Amino acid sequence: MSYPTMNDTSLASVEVAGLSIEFSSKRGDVQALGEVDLTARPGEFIAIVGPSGCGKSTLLKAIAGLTAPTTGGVTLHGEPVRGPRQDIGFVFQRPALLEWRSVRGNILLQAEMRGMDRATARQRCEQLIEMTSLTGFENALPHELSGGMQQRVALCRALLHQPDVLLMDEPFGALDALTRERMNVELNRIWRETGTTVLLVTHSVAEAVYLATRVVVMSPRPGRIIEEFDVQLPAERVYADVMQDEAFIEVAARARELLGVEVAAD
Ligand SMILES: Nc1ncnc2c1ncn2[C@@H]1O[C@H](COP(=O)(O)OP(=O)(O)OP(=O)(O)O)[C@@H](O)[C@H]1O
Repeated sequence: MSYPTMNDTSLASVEVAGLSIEFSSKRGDVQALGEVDLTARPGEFIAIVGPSGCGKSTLLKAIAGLTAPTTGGVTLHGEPVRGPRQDIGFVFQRPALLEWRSVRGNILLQAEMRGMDRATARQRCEQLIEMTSLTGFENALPHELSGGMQQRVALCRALLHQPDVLLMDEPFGALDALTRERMNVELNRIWRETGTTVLLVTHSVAEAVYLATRVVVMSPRPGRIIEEFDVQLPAERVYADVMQDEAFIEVAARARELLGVEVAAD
């Protein structure tokens, strides 16, 4: 897979320019995000790592139009973000499924909220169920699924409308280590199959480097980007092989060094 050059911002899926965010509350003002500039080109997979509370979630929310900038702004495909964007996909740490709805029903919720054509939505839903290995569980209720399966349902729901941009906020943080590795492998395949631009926030350096084409490291709050690393690995990544690859080891070591003790060992 090849990517357009860094300078070619006309092709950017996401462009964050001079973005800073300050929250005001009764307890005072909090500068959550320093000044951030970040460009995601179409089809890129960007992983964002940084100390707890440095503003990673705030950055994703600003890209989604859920949090307003204090300075600077965000453009999606060259269009300024001025409010909640319906054309992106968002996966949160918790799958947030409706307990009384089946797997299929939870995925199709996205279609109902958007008024998507029913036949198209159903066809896409079946494709995603197959892609995420949920076949056979279409009619299961959330409590009948494992944590990893629930998060796959949330991923299907986020991808139903075929967003060009998928934002993921620590989506596998609540899963056990083995399930998390499996989800990483699946996400690598889904990213390759869909061509979606992904921005993933994670506390795991290994997850970041395994999945991303570029790893962005942030400073403590107010978060700024202190370093960006291109990950020189092919798009298709075999987990065990990647863990031994020089390119992986080098970027992971540099990222961990920058983060010091702030990131839990993984
Ligand atoms: N709506 C809000 N009102 C006031 N302060 C907020 C709000 N949202 C976030 N903050 C503060 O902004 C800072 C950044 O929060 P944010 O959740 O973006 O960090 P994070 O890097 O995602 O953290 P973590 O890695 O622990 O999830 C924190 O100090 C947080 O308390």
